[in-house]
Amino acid sequence: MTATILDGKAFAAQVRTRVAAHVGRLSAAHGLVPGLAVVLLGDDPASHVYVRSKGKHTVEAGMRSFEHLLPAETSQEQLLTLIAALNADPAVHGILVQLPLPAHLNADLVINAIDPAKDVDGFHILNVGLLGTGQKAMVPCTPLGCLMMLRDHLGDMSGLNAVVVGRSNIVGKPMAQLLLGENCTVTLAHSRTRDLAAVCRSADILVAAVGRAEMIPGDWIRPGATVIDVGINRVERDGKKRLVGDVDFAGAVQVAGAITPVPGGVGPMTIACLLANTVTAACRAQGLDAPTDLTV
Ligand SMILES: Nc1nc2c(c(=O)[nH]1)N[C@@H](CN(C=O)c1ccc(C(=O)N[C@@H](CCC(=O)O)C(=O)O)cc1)CN2
Repeated sequence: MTATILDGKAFAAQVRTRVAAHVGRLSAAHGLVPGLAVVLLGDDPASHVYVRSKGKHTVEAGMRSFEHLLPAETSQEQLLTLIAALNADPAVHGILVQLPLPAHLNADLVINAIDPAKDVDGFHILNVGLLGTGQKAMVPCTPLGCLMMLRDHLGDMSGLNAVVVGRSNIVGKPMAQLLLGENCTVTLAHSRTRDLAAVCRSADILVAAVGRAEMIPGDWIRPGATVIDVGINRVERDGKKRLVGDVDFAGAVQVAGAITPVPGGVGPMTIACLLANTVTAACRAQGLDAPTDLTV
């Protein structure tokens, strides 16, 4: 069997088209132009690529983009002053601080300084709590993108065994919450899980979010399972730089029912869902219902 390839690049383009259509309607009917502020500290090349892409797609969707590129030495106080100004700015509906932050800054303090209503990353403790208790929250972009792809491919997921490998605040934990919300039986596994191979083999849905290149081989995958690979690992093979996921794609594609590739799977959905979250935040700020096709 060869798995169906779940094309995140194409799916993300569809989500962005939906976002642009909603932005057009909001602007025409309510004079509302959603605005997204992105804050980046330092010179990390990959972060610069992601932030440029966020700005470009924000503008292409008809929204306002506010970019704040700051030196790596920016102090906690300076960053908190900027966040306070963005919280108070009515043209800004979404605020995102690109991670990782330089080591001298306290990421929890910074994230929790963002107005939770403008927290389009869904990382603020209030949004984490709302999601965990099944209430209306801002949902982190990568897990939201994974869920949209899973719903599109599988439809009803009730009763399926879902295994999430990786317990990060950005992906693993919120992903597990979202799958619980879909009535899956969820296992949140990690590096200390005993017999990880057997746990993975029990999965109808396997989400790999550990950040270790190709650590999940094909023979850990249940035949026919749906595999979502969140890993983006830069490796060198045969003298060439390549991006690979947390799953050994060549082995997994022979066994799985469906699989996301790397690149071109979950990654592009992250930015599409950021745009979607910005529209959701703008609508809620204006007392309007958020579009149901952009959120969960
Ligand atoms: N504040 C945040 N920081 C970070 C997040 C986040 O969601 N919020 N996620 C990642 C980085 N990220 C967005 O910020 C991101 C990562 C990957 C992609 C993507 O499209 N990947 C492509 C490959 C691109 C490449 O060549 O590097 C793919 O997988 O096809 C988009 C966004 C950490 N920080």
